[in-house]
Amino acid sequence: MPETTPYRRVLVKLSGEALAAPDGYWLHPPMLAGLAEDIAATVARGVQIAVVVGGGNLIRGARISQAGWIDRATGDSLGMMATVMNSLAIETALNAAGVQARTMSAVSMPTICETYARQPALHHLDKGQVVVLAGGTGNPYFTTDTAAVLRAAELRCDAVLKATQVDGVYSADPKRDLDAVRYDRITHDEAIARDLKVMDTAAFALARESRLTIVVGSVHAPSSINAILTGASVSTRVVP
Ligand SMILES: Nc1ncnc2c1ncn2[C@@H]1O[C@H](COP(=O)(O)OP(=O)(O)O)[C@@H](O)[C@H]1O
Ligand SMILES: O=c1ccn([C@@H]2O[C@H](COP(=O)(O)OP(=O)(O)O)[C@@H](O)[C@H]2O)c(=O)[nH]1
Repeated sequence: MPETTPYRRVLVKLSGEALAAPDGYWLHPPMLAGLAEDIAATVARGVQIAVVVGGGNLIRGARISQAGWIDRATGDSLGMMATVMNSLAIETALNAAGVQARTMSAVSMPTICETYARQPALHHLDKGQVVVLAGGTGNPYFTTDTAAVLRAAELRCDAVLKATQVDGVYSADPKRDLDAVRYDRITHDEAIARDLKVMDTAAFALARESRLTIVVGSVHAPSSINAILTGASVSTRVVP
């Protein structure tokens, strides 16, 4: 594996589903430990890491509100709280892997974790601590993909790494279209114009405005975060 990465500070976006066990239980400790060791190895190479994790292994507001018994904004509040649960699990696994981590939530929960603020977050990152950003944007009707791009822009990250189920951005959803082809590189404009669904349009649009690179790669390969950032694993770079 190449030893270097062009990135100095990266925001890693993990989906909630990446933490789930094969039997559907919300957490799979071996998966958590593997991700934590992967992030710890990346930090050991001098890369500053912020993490945004989703809540899709527990609750997605849009989905539960479809049933009619709960409104969308309340469902989204539950979803944001789910991201706090996942964040505390990641923080715990990172600390066990020997890297100092702290959760900062956009939804204020002062007895549980720090509340997100930009300057303290930058300070933690500069000290080499991993900052786990919980609670999404703190607002309903958004996703953690958008939260990831927002935080990456304000924390001056060099890139967002979306570690997901597929190894890049394809011409169509590769799970549905076997003829879909993977791009090595694509622009934000092209991703939006072709309506490529690997991230929501709000996230791509904010990345375009902030001129922020998004790297999409698979979370399933061993040491996937390190491998994607060093170029040892395939990925797609979404660039200005
Ligand atoms: N053009 C595309 N390229 C790659 N993946 C796509 C594309 N269109 C849809 N997808 C789907 O998007 C999924 C990733 O988005 P999402 O489910 O929101 O990720 P996550 O849960 O990791 O945040 C992939 O698993 C893939 O099936
Ligand atoms: O800024 C945000 C981020 C997330 N959410 C809620 O939290 C859920 C979990 O996040 P997401 O769906 O992005 O998780 P992932 O698919 O990445 O696991 C979302 O469905 C929303 O209900 C929200 O309301 N605002």
